[in-house]
Amino acid sequence: MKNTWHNEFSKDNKYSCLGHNMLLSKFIPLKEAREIVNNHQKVTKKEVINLHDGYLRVLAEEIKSLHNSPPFDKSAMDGYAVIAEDTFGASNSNTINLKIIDRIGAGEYSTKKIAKGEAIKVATGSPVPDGATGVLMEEYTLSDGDDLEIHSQVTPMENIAPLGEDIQIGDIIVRDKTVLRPQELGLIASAGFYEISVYKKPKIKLIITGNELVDPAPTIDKAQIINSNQYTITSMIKSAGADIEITHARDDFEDVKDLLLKESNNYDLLITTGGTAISKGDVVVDAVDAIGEVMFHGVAIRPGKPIGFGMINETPIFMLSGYPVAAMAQFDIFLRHYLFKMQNIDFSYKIIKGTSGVKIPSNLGRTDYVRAFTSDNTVKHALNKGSGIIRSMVEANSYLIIDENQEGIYKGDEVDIIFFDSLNFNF
Ligand SMILES: Nc1nc2c(c(=O)[nH]1)N[C@H]1C(S)=C(S)[C@@H](COP(=O)(O)OP(=O)(O)OC[C@H]3O[C@@H](n4cnc5c(N)ncnc54)[C@H](O)[C@@H]3O)O[C@H]1N2
Ligand code: MOO
Repeated sequence: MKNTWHNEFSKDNKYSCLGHNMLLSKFIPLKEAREIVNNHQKVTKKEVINLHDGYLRVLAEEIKSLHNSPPFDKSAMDGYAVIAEDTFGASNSNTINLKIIDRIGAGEYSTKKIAKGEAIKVATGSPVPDGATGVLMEEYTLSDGDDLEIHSQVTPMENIAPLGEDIQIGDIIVRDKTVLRPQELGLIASAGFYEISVYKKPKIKLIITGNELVDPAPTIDKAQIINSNQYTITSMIKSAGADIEITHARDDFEDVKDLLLKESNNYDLLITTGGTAISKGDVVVDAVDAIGEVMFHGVAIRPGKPIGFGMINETPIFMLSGYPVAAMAQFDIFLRHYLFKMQNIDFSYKIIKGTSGVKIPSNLGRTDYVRAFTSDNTVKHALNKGSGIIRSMVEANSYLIIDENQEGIYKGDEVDIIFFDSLNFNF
């Protein structure tokens, strides 16, 4: 077994081995764990997709417009294209008469050129006919056959969207690494593209371990636990823009080892839940150690301290706890960033300064992500319950972060808060 601990303690003492797993007695600091993870960051390759599939994908090229938009001087209103000077002084009490020489709808253009005293009926979106310098809204006109009576004047260029007003040929309209929202998709389409190059979605295999786990059902047997991680972690992975497939494995060293080895060749990233502690069923870390390298196992955080990270055949693996809250917190602390960075998205948490309305104990040397209910920037309740209490993640709306150099929080202290809502895939 390779020694992969990175703290001073481990260098001096080595880690103890219980015959099946590393002893979870010392942990590396969060900062150090983050560095190790960052140093093993993977980025996905590029692929070309149809623009229809572009929503929330990450652009892997710079887009330069192939078109002017609008592509011609365009009428912005339904009405009459006129020579603006012909309309000067027109009002309800001083109407002016013009001659209608043509009528066009959207998608049509007139071959005629307007001369003094003439008008062409146009629709919103029609090309403005040659010779016209303004469009008079239909509401200010009366027509009888080809005779047009106008009741208002137009200024030059009034109600005309000039060629290239929005985009000009060659303009850089969207940059590399932009997450595509509806408005970028519309802009790219207007620029003439129906295919785009994007970073591939990371392909993730989630392996859920635990002999006790069963799918949700109205009745379950004694000693069975409902597998909720298959919903929480899966949806978190999807919310970070990755594709996910799940396998349920039994707590068997050989089975888990073989499965991990096989899947390390098929996926960009492996994630496991369960089996990170030290009982004999906790086989995941040992399995990774047998076929790859465990870069760390145990980080000074709470919840989530037994998290492991390693590499199997150049494929990164995050070993999350079985406890539902611990696994979610581990995802929030490490995995969301990792998955975003795989797609070249630079994501950082929005940390808000607030006040604690409650006293919360914590240990020096450990970073705590305390589930908290915060309103008006004040933490009203701290839900620092067990890591199996999934309900606490529903009752809380935020994490209060207690730094490793801080021993406890007192009522009235300034604190760092991350709202759960700010973690979602909404750019
Ligand atoms: N002697 C020690 N025991 C434990 C330590 C320790 O340092 N020394 N660490 C504790 C901490 S902290 C955590 S977190 C857990 C991590 O345990 P595992 O990752 O090995 O998880 P399991 O033992 O497999 O499961 C824990 C708990 O969660 C339930 N579980 C597991 N998977 C799921 C799932 N997919 N959906 C819902 N619930 C799940 C499982 O049934 C257990 O109740 O270890 C502590 N122990
Ligand atoms: O720290 Mo464990 O990670 O949930 O209780």
